[in-house]
Amino acid sequence: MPSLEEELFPSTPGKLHRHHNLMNRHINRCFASTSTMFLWALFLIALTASYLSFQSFFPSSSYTSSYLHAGPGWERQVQASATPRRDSGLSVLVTGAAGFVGTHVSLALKKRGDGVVGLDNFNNYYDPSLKRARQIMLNEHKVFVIDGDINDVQLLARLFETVQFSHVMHLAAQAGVRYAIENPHSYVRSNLAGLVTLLEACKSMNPQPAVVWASSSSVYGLNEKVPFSESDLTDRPASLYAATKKAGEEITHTYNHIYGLSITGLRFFTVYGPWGRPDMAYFSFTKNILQGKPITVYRGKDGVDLARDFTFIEDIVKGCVASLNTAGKSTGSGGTKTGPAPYRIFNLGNTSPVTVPTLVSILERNLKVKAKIVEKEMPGNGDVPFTHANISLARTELGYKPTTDLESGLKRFVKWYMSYYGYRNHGDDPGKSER
Ligand SMILES: O=C(O)[C@H]1O[C@H](OP(=O)(O)OP(=O)(O)OC[C@H]2O[C@@H](n3ccc(=O)[nH]c3=O)[C@H](O)[C@@H]2O)[C@H](O)[C@@H](O)[C@@H]1O
Repeated sequence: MPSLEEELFPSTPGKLHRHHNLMNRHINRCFASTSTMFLWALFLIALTASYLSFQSFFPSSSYTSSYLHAGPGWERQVQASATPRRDSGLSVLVTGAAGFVGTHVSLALKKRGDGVVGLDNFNNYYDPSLKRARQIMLNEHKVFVIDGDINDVQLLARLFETVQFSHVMHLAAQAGVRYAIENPHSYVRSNLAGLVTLLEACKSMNPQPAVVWASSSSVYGLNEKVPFSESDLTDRPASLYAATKKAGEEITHTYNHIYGLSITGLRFFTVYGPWGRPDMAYFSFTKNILQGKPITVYRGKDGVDLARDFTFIEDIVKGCVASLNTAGKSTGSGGTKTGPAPYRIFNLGNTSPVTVPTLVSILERNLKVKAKIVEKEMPGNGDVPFTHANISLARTELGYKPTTDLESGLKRFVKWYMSYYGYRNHGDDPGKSER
């Protein structure tokens, strides 16, 4: 059996971009002559005009639905992707499927024979080409990812009409703690409005799917009692991001209470690994260290080191899959509750916090390059000084048992990073642009 990274690393740097090259060759042939170009231009104008008149038949919506352009094969593609290949396999809608956690969870489910349909809006919060590369990989594993937004009511309605999903794995969100200062409305749009739109669609189904979704360790906010337990108060968020995740827990509780939706909320603790998020510290530090650029290491009050309960993606995937396996059924039907449904919340952490300077020194060792460190006091922009998960509940209920420490997890991340960005040797220029 190939290991996760053998499956996920392109054997040749840039291999995932061969599709673009093929497409470019095709485009070059098509536009070889001026007359062909003129015909194409006429065709595109006609297409745009018919699209605009087609759009006017629909109620106005601020969300464009790429599925509207899809041909009659769209339903067939969605159904094929959603159909399990094993007896009593699940049929799962994964939102945020081209995201970091979404990609890994989708692959894990597909590999064990579940049906998976992905949904992702491919926004540009971070380099969308990384999301497209993940989509190509998913496509190669026969996971169809729809370009679409969780706020798109029409798209969700059509999707739920097309497939009777047994589960929804809701991972689409505006992530990142500190970005909320810059773009607060993006958190409201994805983590609040988008969540409600999705839950509305789920509650109207008959039968309703069970919902498993990503909350965050950030809900513990300014708590000082360690380790953090699910029963601890979470009423002192330190960022708007944390506040929207906390609100998500309350919103999902309401849908559980009123409509009988089965809900499982997962509080992820600083997830890292191959195919990760470029906005996160371990990823941006790697990029800057390799490029000889300085990195900023924040320090808490009185110069204390910040620490995180960094959790490896493979452990998180196991927790997600176990949550889907154990999620009890929703009890509502078409919007009416017929009995109490399960409402669960679990910490998915690693239980061993590591300081940010230690993270940097592990990266330095793996990259064989010394970091240029600039130390700064932690700005008051939503950060918390430390996180530390108590995972007893997840261990008991899900059989969750993280097995990868930061040292081995970062080694695997660095291996992926060097391969993906085309570094042949340490210190080389990358073969692919790092944005
Ligand atoms: O656990 C979680 O719930 C959250 O984990 C991460 O948030 P965070 O832990 O802040 O992760 P990073 O942004 O990678 O920061 C890790 C540590 O590095 C520090 N850091 C970050 C950036 C930087 O330039 N310098 C620096 O020292 C931060 O202060 C923090 O202590 C994710 O970004 C959130 O989306 C997620 O919900």
